[in-house]
Amino acid sequence: MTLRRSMLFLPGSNAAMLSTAFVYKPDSIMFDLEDAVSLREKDSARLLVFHALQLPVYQDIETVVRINQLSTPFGLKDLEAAVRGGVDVVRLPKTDSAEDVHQLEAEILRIEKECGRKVGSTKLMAAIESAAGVVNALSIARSSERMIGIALAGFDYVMDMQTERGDGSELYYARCAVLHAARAAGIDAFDVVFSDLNDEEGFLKEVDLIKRLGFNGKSLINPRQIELLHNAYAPTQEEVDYAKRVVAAAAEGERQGLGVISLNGKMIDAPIINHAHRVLQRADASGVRK
Ligand SMILES: CC(=O)SCCNC(=O)CCNC(=O)[C@H](O)C(C)(C)COP(=O)(O)OP(=O)(O)OC[C@H]1O[C@@H](n2cnc3c(N)ncnc32)[C@H](O)[C@@H]1OP(=O)(O)O
Ligand SMILES: O=C([O-])CC(=O)C(=O)O
Ligand SMILES: [Mg+2]
Repeated sequence: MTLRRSMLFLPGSNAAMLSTAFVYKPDSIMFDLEDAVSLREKDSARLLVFHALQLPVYQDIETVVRINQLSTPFGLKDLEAAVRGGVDVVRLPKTDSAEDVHQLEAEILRIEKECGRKVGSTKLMAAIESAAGVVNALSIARSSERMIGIALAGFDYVMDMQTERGDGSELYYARCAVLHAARAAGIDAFDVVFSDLNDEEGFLKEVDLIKRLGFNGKSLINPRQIELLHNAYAPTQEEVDYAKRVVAAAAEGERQGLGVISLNGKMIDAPIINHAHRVLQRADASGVRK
């Protein structure tokens, strides 16, 4: 299982960020060629990203490139650079339907064959940024064997819905729809970007909500958000201790041939035991919350 709590965006046009971003240790690093890059920098950014992908420092971290839509003059060139550069995952923005993904898949297959890359090794994720995308989330999530996850992109989504970012109520339906689609398809789900870098409390409140809902993680825009997110995803010492007691009690129950047991008066059965194993896996990956 690949751990994807933090996916750090950075503008593909920013050479300094491209060469240093790995030091912040996000789970995945996302080079943007779309909305963070101005029209006059599209070509130079694509070249910078193509070279950055091949740097030794990016061989041990999952790399993602957000390309422009294939309907733009840049999309196909971005895709050529990303696949030939050896990217792990291509992020398709503004995905409205499974057809968008099928079109992308066909191009990826062609490029992989042309450049001698292993067929199927380029993975995909789709950003859902409109009402149409949310309504089609399940077919998008199931549209390709290459698909590793879907992300809700809050800023374009609220524009399409003729509203604006607020307390999160404006995203409630979309978050639930994207999450259910991802889980039903067996892939990851990523929450929106939080743009106010000085509002640490607001960021943590949002992280608490999306973790509770069940998201794997979040798209981030600044290194300051990484540690906060990872820490919030780490279980507390209390949760780890309890999970260990559950696992030990379950093992004892199994020795005695019991399907359901009780621990300090609380029923322990299969879903509780599975949850305890997940808490211990999270502690292995993220440590214990500080
Ligand atoms: C709606 C959407 O489409 S969102 C997706 C596209 N957006 C992006 O990619 C934006 C990515 N983020 C950024 O460009 C920046 O974080 C900004 C513009 C939001 C804020 O920039 P700053 O105010 O300079 O951030 P800050 O003061 O925290 O920077 C501190 C250090 O972190 C670096 N840094 C900041 N953001 C990033 C990032 N996303 N990736 C890597 N390094 C970064 C800065 O270069 C700086 O490094 P230095 O100390 O060596 O000079
Ligand atoms: O894809 C993302 O996470 C960010 C984005 O484009 C949006 O919010 O519109
Ligand atoms: Mg967007």
